Amino acid sequence: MAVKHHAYEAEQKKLEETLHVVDKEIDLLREDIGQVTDDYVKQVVNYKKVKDLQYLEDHGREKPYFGRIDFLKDETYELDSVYIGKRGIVRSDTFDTVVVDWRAPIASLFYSGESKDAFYRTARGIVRGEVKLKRNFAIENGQITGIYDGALKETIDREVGQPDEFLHEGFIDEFLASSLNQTNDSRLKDIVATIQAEQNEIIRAEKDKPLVVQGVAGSGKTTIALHRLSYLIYNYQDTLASKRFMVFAPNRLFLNYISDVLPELGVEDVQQSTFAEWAARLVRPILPKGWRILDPQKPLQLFFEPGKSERERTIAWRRLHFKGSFACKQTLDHYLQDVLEKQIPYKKLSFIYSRTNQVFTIEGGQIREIFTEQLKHLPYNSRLEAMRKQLKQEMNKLLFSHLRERKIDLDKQGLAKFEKLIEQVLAKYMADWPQLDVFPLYRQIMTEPELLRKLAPTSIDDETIRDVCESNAEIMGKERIEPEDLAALLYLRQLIEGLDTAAQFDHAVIDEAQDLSAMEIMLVAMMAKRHSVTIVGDIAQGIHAYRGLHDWDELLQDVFAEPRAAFYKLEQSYRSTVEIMRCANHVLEKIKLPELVMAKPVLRHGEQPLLLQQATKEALWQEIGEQVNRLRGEGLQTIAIVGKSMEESKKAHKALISMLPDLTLLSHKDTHYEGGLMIMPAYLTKGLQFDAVILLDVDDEHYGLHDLDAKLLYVAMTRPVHRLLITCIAGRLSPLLQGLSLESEGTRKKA
Ligand SMILES: Nc1ncnc2c1ncn2[C@@H]1O[C@H](COP(=O)(O)OP(=O)(O)OP(=O)(O)O)[C@@H](O)[C@H]1O
Repeated sequence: MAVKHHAYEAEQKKLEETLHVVDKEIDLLREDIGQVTDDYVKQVVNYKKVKDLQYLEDHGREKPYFGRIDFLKDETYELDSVYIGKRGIVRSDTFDTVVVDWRAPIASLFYSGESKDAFYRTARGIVRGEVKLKRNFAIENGQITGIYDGALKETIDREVGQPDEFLHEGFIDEFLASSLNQTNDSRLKDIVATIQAEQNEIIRAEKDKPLVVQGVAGSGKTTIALHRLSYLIYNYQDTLASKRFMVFAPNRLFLNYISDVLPELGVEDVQQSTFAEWAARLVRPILPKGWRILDPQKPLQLFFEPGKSERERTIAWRRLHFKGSFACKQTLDHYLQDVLEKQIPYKKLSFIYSRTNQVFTIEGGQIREIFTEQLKHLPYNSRLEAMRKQLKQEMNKLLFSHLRERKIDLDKQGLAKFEKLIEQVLAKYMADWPQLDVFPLYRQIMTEPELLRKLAPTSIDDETIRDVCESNAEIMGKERIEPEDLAALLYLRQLIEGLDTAAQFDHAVIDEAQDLSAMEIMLVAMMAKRHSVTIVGDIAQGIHAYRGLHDWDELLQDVFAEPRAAFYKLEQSYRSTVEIMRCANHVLEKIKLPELVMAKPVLRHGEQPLLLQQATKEALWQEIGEQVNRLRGEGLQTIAIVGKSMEESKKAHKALISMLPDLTLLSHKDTHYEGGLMIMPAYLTKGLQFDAVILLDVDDEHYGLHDLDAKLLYVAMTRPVHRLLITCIAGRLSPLLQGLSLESEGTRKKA
């Protein structure tokens, strides 16, 4: 069926021409690859050709491009029509560019949404002009099935009249709306055809600068962080290697969930890890034999599972919070400062050359200056070594100038003798310079209250110092450390021994960064060359408040004081319907956290969240079983049943499995994300999305009016793309949802 658009015929013709080029390129590539060669360079070229062929066969033939811009260059007054696709396509006979890669500089115009004063950056400078047309195509099997013009701010101005109001409420173009409405299998996919202007800015932001993004739930943080990797590798392929990119995420399940999109984006061999796993690998070499690192899930159980005393929680909170704080970094810095200023004697160094009875002296002040200033870029141990070398040089210099003055020639024997003398003098001189051993030192600082009091900033109160030291002593007494020790330990290792530069990243992404501590983020940034890190998160979803960030200021003002980080905010949410987001925002409003940003859903409507209440648990299980089948009947494929804790998810799994035999129970130990029907604790749903979510036990006992409960509930409520179902025993609905209009089976009622 022909598409109703004035340019349909011309565009369909253009598409056919492009497909013809694609077919020819496929033939040429097949021919080239078919030729067997022993030549290594040719093999490398062939490898690239295999990849190109794969792309053209899998995507190019189907949908070589998704958009077009017409750009009138100020300088030449030429109008260029540029077609933009997931990858560039160049005719190998004429070298003409048929399709431009979405990551190429000119393609930025497609996303920036500007019209009259448009520009893009190239290596040779800024190119200015006017975007006359922005066009999206829906293409299926080589046929255009939709043409969508506009979505430029000006177009909206003309058509809607009140642009700002609409933009504010989440006006989106038809093309984006249709792409969001598709029922998907919930895995992350590329969004190259619909990247929004503010997301484009982040993807294409400066490479060598820390980037911090606060984005509401569903604003595309994970997606754009991965698109940024793709952008960086395309534009800096001479200096960056994707195998030196690192993506940090909260758990293996999540990493597996996002892994499919990476090859799609052309970044295949990226490293992926949780912070704890990565840091543990670096800490193990300095951990004494027999020592173990505790399970990272332990604190979560302490804070979310019932049965723990308030005192226990307070102590754990203080200890974990301190270890992750910038104050902990200052404490460790302070230790080294103390060594440098008070423990090293910086005495003058004197020695006698017996043949002439000449006494030489290097003044203590000069030695101090070398050690604390000239060598300050080095870790302590390397500094000691460099100091020895420098003193040796200095001693040689003094002696040889003396010998020159006296016109004395040293023979081989004399030289060896002097060499020996230097070694003896230096060994004696540096014998009382402290030798620092990372692990015992860390243990000492973290367990001795007087020492910690002396080193920690005054903002840390005495009670905290006592609790930190006592509880650490208990843990370390059993030869254990916590995952929260890792960053601090590695930081101390960096100060003393230096970390292995081979472990450095070309670029690192930290997803769900609000759940890492300032210390952990700082360490990753330290390991990224030129501080090239992209840090994305949402404070409203911070469920690890005991160690995570409470606001971005600690990062922006302390950790990234120098170099300064670029900070972006994303408020538009693309995942869930307006109805679901309204409900989730209500939970946040109940706890009134400072600086909280409410998500603005795009204008995509769906069914009201459904409240299921029954008098007994048994009746509720029955109803959940029926609802799951109903949702499946509607074609929804990924459905998550979400308990508050692991314990409760296990119980629910037991109760439901006879009714829903394919229900899979997921825990933090799972590494493989399959989709389908799942049950899992709320904290494990972080970052994931599902077609539908059924929340268990949304009652006053499980979700009280507390920050942590509200944030956890908010995370779980913002996971569904299409449907949200809330369950509890009748009359027990959580106070976090009181006052909200929820749909119940059959009738609409006030909760
Ligand atoms: N510009 C866009 N075009 C189409 N879809 C988009 C766009 N931006 C985001 N999305 C979709 O929104 C959903 C949420 O994206 P993503 O998971 O990256 O968000 P997030 O900010 O990391 O979410 P959360 O913090 O809640 O885990 C995904 O389905 C993604 O494809």
